[in-house]
Amino acid sequence: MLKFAANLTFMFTEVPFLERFAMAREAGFRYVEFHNPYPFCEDIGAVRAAADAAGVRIVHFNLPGGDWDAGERGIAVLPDRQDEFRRGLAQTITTAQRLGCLQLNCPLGYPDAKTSPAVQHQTLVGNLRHAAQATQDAGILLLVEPLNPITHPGYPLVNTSQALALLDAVAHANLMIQHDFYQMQRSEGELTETLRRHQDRIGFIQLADNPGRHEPGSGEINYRHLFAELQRLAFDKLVSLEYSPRTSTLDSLGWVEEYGLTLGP
Ligand SMILES: O=C(O)[C@@H](O)C(=O)CO
Ligand SMILES: [Mg+2]
Repeated sequence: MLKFAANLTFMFTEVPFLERFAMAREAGFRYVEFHNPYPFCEDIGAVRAAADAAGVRIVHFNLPGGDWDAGERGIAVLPDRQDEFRRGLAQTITTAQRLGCLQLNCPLGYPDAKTSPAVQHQTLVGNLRHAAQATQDAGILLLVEPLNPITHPGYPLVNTSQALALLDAVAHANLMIQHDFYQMQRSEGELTETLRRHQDRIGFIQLADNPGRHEPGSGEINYRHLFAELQRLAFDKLVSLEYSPRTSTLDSLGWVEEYGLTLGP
């Protein structure tokens, strides 16, 4: 049985952040994720209390992404931000432990023009190796997510083969791929074959349809087929709904029954 999570940055935005946990549970979810708790709530104890009261597990969020509003998407590639990266990592691991969170995604960041590609790669590999060990010591899985180059031009990780090469370079068992069907549809297609070939290195799946980044069935991706494939493969890691509902979140969940699924154990 597939295990679905709701991304509370995208879903249940009809209500304030702390109320989304209960609404997700009422809709049938047992797992939730979000990009980052801090813009919504500085009080991490209140976030944990909201999840516990609702009866949902927080499974995933992102390491600090730098100045997100200014367009930064991480700092792990930037040699002159290495201290900031490692401080943010340590603080985020503490936050994740307080939230009982199982996984963290590491946004990599955009390369700067002043540093050579070789130095940036070396910085990235060093930071990820350090982060993979620190998260492993805390019992947390570390993930890297390729993003599509259409909305993220210049991002250093835009397809699965680059992600596999990065995992090989880091060479740490606690680093896996965050495989987002929406991002990979826009980057490379080949969704079924990539899943079949690399499922052992995929630690987490996210999804949305394309175009629009809405619910399954709203666009060009054949999710009925992909869910059947995930079940055939007995995929037992989490599958998160990182989509923006076309209308209301509850109305956007019609595909679950239509495809003969449930939101999970
Ligand atoms: O796909 C996305 O946009 C997210 O998973 C994310 O975390 C962006 O950094
Ligand atoms: Mg994603």
